[in-house]
Amino acid sequence: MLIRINVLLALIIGSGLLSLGIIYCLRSNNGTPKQEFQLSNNKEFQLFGSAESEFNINLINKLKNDLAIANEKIEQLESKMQGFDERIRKPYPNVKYLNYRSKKRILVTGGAGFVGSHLVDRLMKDGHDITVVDNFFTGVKANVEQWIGHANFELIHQDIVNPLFVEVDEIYHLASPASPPHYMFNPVKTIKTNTIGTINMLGLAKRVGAKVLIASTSEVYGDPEVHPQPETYWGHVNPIGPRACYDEGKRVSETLSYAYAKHEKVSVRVARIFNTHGPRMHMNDGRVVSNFILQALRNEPITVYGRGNQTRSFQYVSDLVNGLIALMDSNYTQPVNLGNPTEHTINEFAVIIKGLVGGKSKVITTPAVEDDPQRRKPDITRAMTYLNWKPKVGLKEGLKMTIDYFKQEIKKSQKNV
Ligand SMILES: O=c1ccn([C@@H]2O[C@H](COP(=O)(O)OP(=O)(O)O[C@H]3OC[C@@H](O)[C@H](O)[C@H]3O)[C@@H](O)[C@H]2O)c(=O)[nH]1
Repeated sequence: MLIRINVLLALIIGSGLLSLGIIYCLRSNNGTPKQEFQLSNNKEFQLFGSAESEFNINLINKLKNDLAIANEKIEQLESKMQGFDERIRKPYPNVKYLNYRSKKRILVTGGAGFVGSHLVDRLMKDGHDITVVDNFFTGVKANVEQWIGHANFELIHQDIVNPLFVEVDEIYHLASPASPPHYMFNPVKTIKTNTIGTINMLGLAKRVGAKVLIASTSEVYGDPEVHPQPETYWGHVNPIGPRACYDEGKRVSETLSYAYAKHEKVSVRVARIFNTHGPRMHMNDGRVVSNFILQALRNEPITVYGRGNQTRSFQYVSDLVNGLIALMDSNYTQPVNLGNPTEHTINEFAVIIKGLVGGKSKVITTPAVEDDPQRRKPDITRAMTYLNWKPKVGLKEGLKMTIDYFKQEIKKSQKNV
């Protein structure tokens, strides 16, 4: 009897403990009990189950919401960090050490422009002391920002139509708008830059005894009747046409150079630069290379002016920079053509660019521009003979680098929208 009572008590206590254990487990599942229940009551147990799943759904939704807010905050932080990254000074590119005997003080007019800034990069890396003067009409500070603050570098915001007083050993006189829409934008200003500006630079060269290199152009040949164009060809320029401000401006610039050379004993070099392309061309440049690349990248029509049978020969900017430095360093004082003799019609050029960029652009023709030179190709015998120079970068190879540059520029401008 006593044993039976003990067994019964043990069963009651055991089942009680078991129930308590289950309740505890279910409660502690989420930390707080949501519903009272009894194991024996099936209905109440189901009620607890639906409340629990509703709780879980709410919890998941809340977590999802928290995650979305966190993602948004991370994105905001990332873009802020990018801003900081851009503001943090990048280390200067490597610069050669030159002792005081081999280090030259060099002035580059138009040094913040497309060609000028590439020349500045080379001269800086070679270890020279560089002063850039630019009025920022077509040049941009970003082109030389990698040198700002460097001990060998100085940037002067000035228009060379006003005299400049600096002490230098060499002057690369590149300042002038070079793209037809830019030089036609203010023809009188273009003439002043190429006449008064050039007089100022030649006068400076005379005063300090510096060598001066004048950036002239293939446009001194006008719409040429001789093909390809050797430096001995005198050209075919319309003196009152829309291009005259640049063509005649550069011709006067050359005339002034040889007048100073002959009468003032200034050491001059004259580079006749043919069509050039590369990174840092202005997005708004308006010349054929940048126009066609941007049109192809944006899937806009590629605009060929006139019938498109006119020809041009394009060189990559690094080849030009090599040629300019070789000319300055040489003893050769007559004009020298610097260009790539690979010649294409503008129609062919449109197809080449479209092929490299891809996309859906159509090639369309628009009215021809007045006095557009019909054929242009440099004879580079002089450069090869006296400078041991010839272009190294092929058309497609160079264009790919120019295209990559414009892709990056488009990306940057989209980021700010
Ligand atoms: O969108 C365009 C732009 C230009 N073109 C044509 O492409 C050819 C080249 O024109 P660009 O404007 O690039 O340059 P241009 O050859 O006329 O002048 C250049 O010559 C040599 C340099 O000294 C100068 O940079 C610039 O004056 C021209 O026949 C022009 O009519 C187009 O068909 N479509």
